[in-house]
Amino acid sequence: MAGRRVLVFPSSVELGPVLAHLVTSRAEKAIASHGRFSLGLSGGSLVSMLSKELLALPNLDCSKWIVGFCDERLVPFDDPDSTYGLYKSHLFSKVNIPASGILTIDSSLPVTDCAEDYERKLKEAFPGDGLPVFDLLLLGMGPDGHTCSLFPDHPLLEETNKIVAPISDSPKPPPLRVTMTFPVVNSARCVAFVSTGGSKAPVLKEVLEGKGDSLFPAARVLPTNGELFWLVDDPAAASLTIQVERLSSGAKL
Ligand SMILES: O=C(O)[C@H](O)[C@@H](O)[C@H](O)[C@H](O)COP(=O)(O)O
Repeated sequence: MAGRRVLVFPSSVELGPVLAHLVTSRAEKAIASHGRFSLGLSGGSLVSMLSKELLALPNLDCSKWIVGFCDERLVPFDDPDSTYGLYKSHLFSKVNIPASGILTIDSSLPVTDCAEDYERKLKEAFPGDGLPVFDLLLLGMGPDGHTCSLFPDHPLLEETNKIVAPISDSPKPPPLRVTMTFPVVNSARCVAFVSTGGSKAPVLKEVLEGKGDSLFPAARVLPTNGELFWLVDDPAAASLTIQVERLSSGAKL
């Protein structure tokens, strides 16, 4: 791993512009090196924060972006629970990501078929023998320490064969979902967690300061060769005793 950086902002107001800068700087770097930028998205509060910050940028050009989902809820796209549906209305409808560059699940399929179909789409989008290597994955963390749809104590934490796995017993509704597995997550060139609010403070301390073998899925995100950022606000970081970087909105990553 290229090293973990824990970045603490006074609030999400200062964090947001730095998240947008991380996205555009990694996009610029990826396009210069291999002609396109692959971005994996997560749901939760990230949807509105990321959309707002990206749309505030002058001259945002997403014509060479390819976007996938770190996990997705198996519901129709017009269901308020659909992560794709939310991004469509908040972001995709307002920027120039080519339609062919947005990798979505087929929500009409049963969950196992849906995961296989999505895995096939990822393999097609990332040709070659190895795992898909995303330029940037944006992740959230639940108060139970889950990330993607990888939940504490769930057998999927040990999945090493599949790129995308089905889950039909998600402890957080809706129960049917598909999720990237750890091997894909940890192959990314850069992974950034965004976690804000005081409800995250206890689990954030466990995840960042816990000793080895943590049971928390978010603690298992350790990109093999990539960068790892934690972008958090003061309330989420309130219990941390490790050394952190205190930043404000003008920071460049
Ligand atoms: O599919 C889901 O249920 C959500 O996407 C979920 O996994 C979310 O990413 C985390 O709970 C963090 O959410 P917040 O950043 O909103 O706290």
